[in-house]
Amino acid sequence: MDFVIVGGGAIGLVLASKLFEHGHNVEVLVHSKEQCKAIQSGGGLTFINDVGEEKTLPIGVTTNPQNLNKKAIWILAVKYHHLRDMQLLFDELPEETILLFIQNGIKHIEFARDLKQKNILMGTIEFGAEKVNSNKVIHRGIGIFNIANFKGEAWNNEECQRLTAIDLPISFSENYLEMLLRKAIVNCLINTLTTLLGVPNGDLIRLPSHHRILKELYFEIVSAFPEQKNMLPFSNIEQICKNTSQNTSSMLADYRHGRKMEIDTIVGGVMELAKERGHDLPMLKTLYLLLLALEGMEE
Ligand SMILES: NC(=O)C1=CN([C@@H]2O[C@H](COP(=O)(O)OP(=O)(O)OC[C@H]3O[C@@H](n4cnc5c(N)ncnc54)[C@H](OP(=O)(O)O)[C@@H]3O)[C@@H](O)[C@H]2O)C=CC1
Ligand SMILES: CC(C)(CO)C(=O)C(=O)O
Repeated sequence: MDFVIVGGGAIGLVLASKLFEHGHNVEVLVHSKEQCKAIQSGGGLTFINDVGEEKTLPIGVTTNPQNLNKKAIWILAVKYHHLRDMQLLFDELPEETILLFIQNGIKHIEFARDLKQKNILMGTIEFGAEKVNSNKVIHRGIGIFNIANFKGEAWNNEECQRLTAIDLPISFSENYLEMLLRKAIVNCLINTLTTLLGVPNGDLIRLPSHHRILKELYFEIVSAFPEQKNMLPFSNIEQICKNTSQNTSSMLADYRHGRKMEIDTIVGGVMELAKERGHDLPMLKTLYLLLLALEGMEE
């Protein structure tokens, strides 16, 4: 099966490496000519797997979408706020191209709904990834890759299911909204606290003071979403922190690099859904305001 990965960031480069290692044809569409050159001139992408083994993989990379296979599955591995600038790319792709969005948060739902493509999948990723530089990435910890049909039924297609033939635990979800909300809650807990406390994910369970905040915040959020309690017991949050203990969350990585953080689609999105149910989530709101203040100080 052919895959196009849009975005040569942390997750895009790990997914490209995993797919390439398992014999799929993979090409990565990157933003900058510098990144393209760095990967090509170094003989490929340097991938450090979750047990620390390093390999250089000769993965194809381009800055020109015209060169890419429109019949491949296109995995959108950019941040939510990058999607707006990519409208032309989606307009120029045929209606038949299968898209897979893997963003954290929930606001990309609206964006994807308006696209002309008829087969769209949503995914959530529970492993970590860290980009060392433009041609080197580290896979940090094993975690589930959940996939759900969003528009059309692409997942029922045999070709698509070949995605499962990689050594990542892939699971199919019947309900994309429940799946995205579940992951957005995970990120409201892990990404906000790791960013504000400046710690790797594992410290949220290692340090009793941090663990206490994690737990109190968890119970506040699930009070608004009681149906999530079974799908997402507190032990799942602890397990994700454990599996990705060395990872710098994507929000903390953004903060440290002076990039825009996904505050609105993750925290704003969950707060809006809670508000519709009459819940104010004061603790989460405080973290939201603190994150906006942090981001504002960078500008
Ligand atoms: N990192 C993690 O551990 C996890 C991340 N996620 C989610 O995955 C998504 C991606 O995150 P992550 O990989 O960390 O993000 P990164 O910021 O590392 O990567 C995003 C990439 O998108 C590229 N990009 C931006 N605009 C375009 C464009 N128009 N065309 C091509 N490429 C473009 C950027 O390029 P450039 O830098 O050159 O502008 C950058 O390389 C996010 O929604 C995140 O929430 C989910 C689970 C774990
Ligand atoms: C799974 C987790 C928490 C890994 O850090 C993540 O989704 C992120 O960093 O955005």
